[in-house]
Amino acid sequence: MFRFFKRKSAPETAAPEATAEVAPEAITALAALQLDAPAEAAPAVEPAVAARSEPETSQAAVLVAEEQPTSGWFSRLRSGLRKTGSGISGLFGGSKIDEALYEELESALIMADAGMPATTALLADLRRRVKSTRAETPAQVRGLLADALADLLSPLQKPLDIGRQNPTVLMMVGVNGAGKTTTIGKLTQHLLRADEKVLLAAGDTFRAAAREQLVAWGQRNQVQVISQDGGDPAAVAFDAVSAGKAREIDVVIVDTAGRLPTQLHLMEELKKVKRVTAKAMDGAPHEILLVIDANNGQNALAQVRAFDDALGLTGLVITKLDGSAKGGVIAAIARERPVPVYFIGVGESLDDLQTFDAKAFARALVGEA
Ligand SMILES: Nc1nc2c(ncn2[C@@H]2O[C@H](COP(=O)(O)OP(=O)(O)OP(=O)(O)O)[C@@H](O)[C@H]2O)c(=O)[nH]1
Repeated sequence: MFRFFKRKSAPETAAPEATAEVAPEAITALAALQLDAPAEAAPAVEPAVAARSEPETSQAAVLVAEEQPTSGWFSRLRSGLRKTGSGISGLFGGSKIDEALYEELESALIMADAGMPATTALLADLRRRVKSTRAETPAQVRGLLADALADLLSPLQKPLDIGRQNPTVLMMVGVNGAGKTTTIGKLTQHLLRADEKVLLAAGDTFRAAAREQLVAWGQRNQVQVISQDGGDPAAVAFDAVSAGKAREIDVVIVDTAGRLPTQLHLMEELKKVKRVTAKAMDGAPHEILLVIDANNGQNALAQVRAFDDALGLTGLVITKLDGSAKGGVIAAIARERPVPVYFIGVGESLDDLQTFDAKAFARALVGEA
C-alpha cells in the first residue's frame, strides 16, 4: 500500500514565479522513453481522513492512495519482515503464559535490535494487557503484543504531505548505500502515478555513478533531472528548486551524496544545501528525509539522532527491512527519537516501497494473520 497526503486546492502562498533561469544544458530532458511499468489505473481518491496528522485545513484535502489488494499487500509486508519477525513469531505455540515466555520475548526483541528501553517498555505494557484482559494462552499474547507494538509505533505514522507548497521540496540524506537513490526512483514513480509533476536534482556531485543512477531513474520515469558535472550540490539544489518553480512542478526531490554523520565537513555541506535551498524558495526544503538501512540496527538509531541534530529531520524512510533481522530498530526509534516514518522498503520492486502503517507493521512482525 502506498499513500501520501495531497492538498488539491490552491496553495496558501502566492502562485510561484520563475525567479531564476536554468541553463538548458543542465537539464536532462527525457521525453521519448517508456515507463517500465504499464500505465496504471487512476489512483483511488478517498475522503479526507487526515485528522490524525492535520489539525487544520480550510483547503480541500484528500488522501491519494495506490492500493494493492489488501491481502496481497499485507502478505508482501509480512514476507518482507520475515527475518526480523522470525525470532518473535515462533514463540506463541506453547500452552501457558509464564516467565519463560516473557524472557524469550525479551531476547527476541533485543535480537531484533529494538534496544533495551523499548523492549522494557513493551514488555511492561504487555504484562499490563495480559492482566487486564485475563489472557490465558500464548496465542492471545501474540495479539496483545501486536497491540502494544502498534501503540508504541503509532506516533511514527504520518503521511507525506504534498501540495501545501508548489513545489514541495524533498531533500534526501543518509549514509552511503542506505537506498536514497533507489527510494527516489520508487517514490517518483508513485508520485507520477498520482499525476504529480516531479523534478529530480542530482545533488550527489561527488560520485559520477550516483549521478548516472539518478539520471537513469529519471529516464525510466520520464522526468527531468537537474545535474552538473562536479560542482556544488547546493548549487544543483538551488537550480532545481528554481526550475521547479518556473515549470510549475509539484515535487522536487533533491538527492545528496551518502555520508557518515562523523564526517563533519560533509555534514556542514548538507547544512549548506539546506540553507541555499531556502534561498531559492522560502520554507524549502519542506521535508528532510533520512534514508536508513534496517540492517544497521542500533546504528541506524545513532544515524537518526546525528542527522536530526544537524538538520532537523522531518521524516524517515527505512529500507531493506526484507533482508534484515534488525527491523526492531523501528521500536527503538519510536521510543528514543520519534521522527515520523513515511515509507518502508520491504523489497526491491516498486510495490515494496510502502507507506508505514503502525498496526500492519506490528501484526506482520508478530506473525499475526
Ligand atoms: N532488498 C532491498 N534492497 C534495497 C531496498 N532499497 C534499496 N535497496 C538496494 O540497496 C542498494 C543501494 O541503494 P542506493 O539507492 O544506490 O543507495 P544510496 O543511498 O543512493 O547510495 P549512495 O549513492 O552510495 O549514497 C541497491 O542495490 C538497491 O537496490 C529495499 O528496500 N530492499
